[in-house]
Amino acid sequence: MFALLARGTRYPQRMEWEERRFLDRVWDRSASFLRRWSVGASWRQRRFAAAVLDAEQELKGLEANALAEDLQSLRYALRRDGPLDSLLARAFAHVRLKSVEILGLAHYPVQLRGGYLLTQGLLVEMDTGEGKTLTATLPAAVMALSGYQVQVVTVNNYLAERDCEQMSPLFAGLGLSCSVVREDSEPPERQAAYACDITYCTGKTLTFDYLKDRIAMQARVRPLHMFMDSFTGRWQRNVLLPGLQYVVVDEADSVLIDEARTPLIISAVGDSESEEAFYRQAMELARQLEPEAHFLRDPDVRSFDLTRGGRAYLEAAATDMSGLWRNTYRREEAVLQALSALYLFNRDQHYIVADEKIVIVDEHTGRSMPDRSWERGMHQLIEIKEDVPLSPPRLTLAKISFQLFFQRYLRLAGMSGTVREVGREMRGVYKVSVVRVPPHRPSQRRCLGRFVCADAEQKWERVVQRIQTLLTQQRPVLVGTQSIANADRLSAYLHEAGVVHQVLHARQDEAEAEANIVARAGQEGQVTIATNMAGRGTDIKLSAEVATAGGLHVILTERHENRRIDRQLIGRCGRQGEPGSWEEISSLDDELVKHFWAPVRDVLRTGLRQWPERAVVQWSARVYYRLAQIRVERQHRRIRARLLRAEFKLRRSLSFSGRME
Ligand SMILES: Nc1ncnc2c1ncn2[C@@H]1O[C@H](COP(=O)(O)OP(=O)(O)OP(=O)(O)O)[C@@H](O)[C@H]1O
Repeated sequence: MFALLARGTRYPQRMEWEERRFLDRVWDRSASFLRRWSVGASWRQRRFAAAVLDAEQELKGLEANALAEDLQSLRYALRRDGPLDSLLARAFAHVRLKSVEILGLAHYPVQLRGGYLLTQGLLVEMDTGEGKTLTATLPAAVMALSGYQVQVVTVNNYLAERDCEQMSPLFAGLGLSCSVVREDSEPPERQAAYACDITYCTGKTLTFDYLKDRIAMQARVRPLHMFMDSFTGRWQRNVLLPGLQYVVVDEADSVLIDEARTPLIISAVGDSESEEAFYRQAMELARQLEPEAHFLRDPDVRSFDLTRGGRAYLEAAATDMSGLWRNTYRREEAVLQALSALYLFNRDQHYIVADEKIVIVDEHTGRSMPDRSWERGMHQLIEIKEDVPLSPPRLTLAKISFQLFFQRYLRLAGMSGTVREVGREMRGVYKVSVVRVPPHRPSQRRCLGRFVCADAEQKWERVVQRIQTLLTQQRPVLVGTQSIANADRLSAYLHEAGVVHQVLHARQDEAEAEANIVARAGQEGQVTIATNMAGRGTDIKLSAEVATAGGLHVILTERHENRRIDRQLIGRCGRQGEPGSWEEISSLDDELVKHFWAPVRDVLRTGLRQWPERAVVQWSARVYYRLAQIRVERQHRRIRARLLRAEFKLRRSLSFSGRME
């Protein structure tokens, strides 16, 4: 029945054009709260895991033919009745048995519990390293057996390819097809990959493909249109996805929260000549403006404001100009954007320059995104700043945010090691609750201290010293930096000190090189410097000697814009109950605190210079640092809420004109 409903339309999805009203929101919250307490109750999870183990014992007694027949009849039942609890335990037992046979891995009881919660459309918090990749195979396989087409979303292409490669033999053993959609896959390849029972891909790839589908379908989204289009072949030619049926989002907090601040846009090439001259003029004017006299930086929202003097300067400069420069609003907006391009977007942090092109570096994953560009002229302004050839300006064709996109799934589930903190927002926006699953083994991860230095120089000196000390103990060290520039800087210091090391960042993010670096990172005495690329999902395997020497040691050299990203980096060590340790060495020159309460920072800096080791000074600096982080977390939350409201508003007006996105 359920599967029939899901397939009732050719492109199943949940469409909502209106922002939920107050009472609806109260209802949603209460419903998800109730689900959390009923479906997510710990006794229910334990009972389910026990039922799976019992069913597995039964299945073990069957011959291969009987086992295959049992799986087939279960598949029919699941397709007919949907993923009911009474069928799920037996289905999980089949997946577990196949996993032992093919991968040599038996799902732990906690993974069975996590898998069960995922089939129920909940967000599961399982600690870093608990084996979420294997856990996801349970709901993916069972929902696919029930007739859903499943997408498993990962944070980057490397993980999508790795997970698909590792897990597809298991799915094949269950008679399910599985494929991966790469960022550079051609449309026919994409269509074929999405047509599989289970598809691995990144959130961005998936959302862009959905937008392409929306453009292709235009307003022909009613079941009758779809039926007619599939008759004429138009459907098969144009549409990539099988609809939005069931998705498991790995690293759910990163995809559903952190990345939700920027809308995804599909654009076409616009008219370039006149725009180019306009941007060049804006950049020239912005370079002439003086800080304080002409413009002020607003640290709260990472933007600039023109002073009265700045406005007058621009007005005077525009007297000899024509066209858009006569328009005060357009003139000031363009110059403010040029100021942002000059001072807010940093080379080797927000972007790199490769082959005379600006390549954006994803701030969450640390990876380069060659086919992406900033909107509203920002990309062209940064090209002018870096003196590289200008790309043509783009016109927006369709736009959607992750917040709106993932809400459209019939069933949304997700998992992460760090999702508790954003549970409320998840409930409010996506109407899904967070349930925590305990670790398989108790954690042995130790914190060796948090130290704040007065300035960047002191910080790097201390980091190098710490690395040298740890190397004498034969332990591998992973050092996390926020930007490529900082990774290169530390690399230069280590060269000077004669420390052999490897570096992982967006300049060499080919999957091959990355896999090799990750494979070496857990070896005895290996030092690895990495940006966020090693932050999430990376599984560093330790050699036997390293495990006895105390495991991997992680050094955080700067806090990120939210605590969850820091916790993810820390989670590279001490996985699955292994030994491991971490420490934090930050400084008052770090990006996060650079523009936060300058007078307090100056006092703290003086204190740290005079009494660097004194507990009270360190404690105050840590509190100050954490407050800066909390402020950025709050700003980002507001930006996401604003974006969602704006999207609902836009969609309401578009729906009058018949356009959907
Ligand atoms: N049931 C199991 N039996 C044995 N090993 C397992 C099992 N489940 C997972 N592992 C191993 O645990 C390691 C960590 O797995 P994985 O990378 O999926 O963790 P994770 O929870 O996704 O971590 P992160 O939160 O960092 O992404 C892998 O090496 C994996 O092979």
